[in-house]
Amino acid sequence: MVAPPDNDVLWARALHFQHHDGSPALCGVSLGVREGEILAVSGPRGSGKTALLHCLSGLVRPQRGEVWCAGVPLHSLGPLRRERLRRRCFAWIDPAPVLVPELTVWENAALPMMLRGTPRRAARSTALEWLERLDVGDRARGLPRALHHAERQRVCIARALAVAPAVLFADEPTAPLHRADRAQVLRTLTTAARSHGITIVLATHDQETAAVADRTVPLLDGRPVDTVHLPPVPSAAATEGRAACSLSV
Ligand SMILES: Nc1ncnc2c1ncn2[C@@H]1O[C@H](COP(=O)(O)OP(=O)(O)OP(=O)(O)O)[C@@H](O)[C@H]1O
Repeated sequence: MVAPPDNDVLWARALHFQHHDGSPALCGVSLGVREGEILAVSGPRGSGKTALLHCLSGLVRPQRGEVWCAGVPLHSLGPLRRERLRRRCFAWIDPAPVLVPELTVWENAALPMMLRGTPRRAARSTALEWLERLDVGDRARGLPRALHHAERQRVCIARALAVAPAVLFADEPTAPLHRADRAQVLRTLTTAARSHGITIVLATHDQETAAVADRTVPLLDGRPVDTVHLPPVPSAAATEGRAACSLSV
């Protein structure tokens, strides 16, 4: 077993994954993600973006291949250790907002911090800061059911950023937002990532969303089809801290 390069926070080699019913989702994907990088995984519906994020984040185990996170072989950890690592290092944003309906908005945003051992008062204060940044601070005391769908998604994004994860997996994070809101939310997400050194792996089928990334890995039928170096984006937030990244099949 060859260890991954030191400066890749995530590194995967020859990932093969198929669903329980035998549908192939990934066919030999290898990639490396540098610390602090924003990497977009793009491709049409069914190309394997979600499956790749699930494998990279340890949510599922690939049938073949390796996934390393900061030098730890995720693919060979047992479920308990994998879960601990996921909780300690990762955060996740789904394409649709998932919140605990019985908890208030701020409690939802603070929950992952409290699960990591942050005292309630400190977690509350951090959650409120992030809810403000995502423009839902005034909804903090209410229950999720009082919020619009798009506001709930903003809460999910605040919750993911609040733990300052090493890696944030974002699967179509702006899907529930109106076009006008998308750019602003993406800017908040990327600015926060740049300033806090958070690595982002972003699945999207939308070119405008992929344009905020340092690099894009386009997938088709579970295989990377090429490496796209996006043209420079003329905003400081989008260009700061670009990092190189490797990809091979
Ligand atoms: N639970 C499942 N059981 C069986 N096949 C599945 C399942 N989920 C996805 N697939 C199939 O696996 C392949 C990869 O799907 P995946 O969801 O990873 O792609 P995607 O690029 O994220 O697509 P989308 O944008 O629609 O989410 C597709 O052929 C899809 O139909």
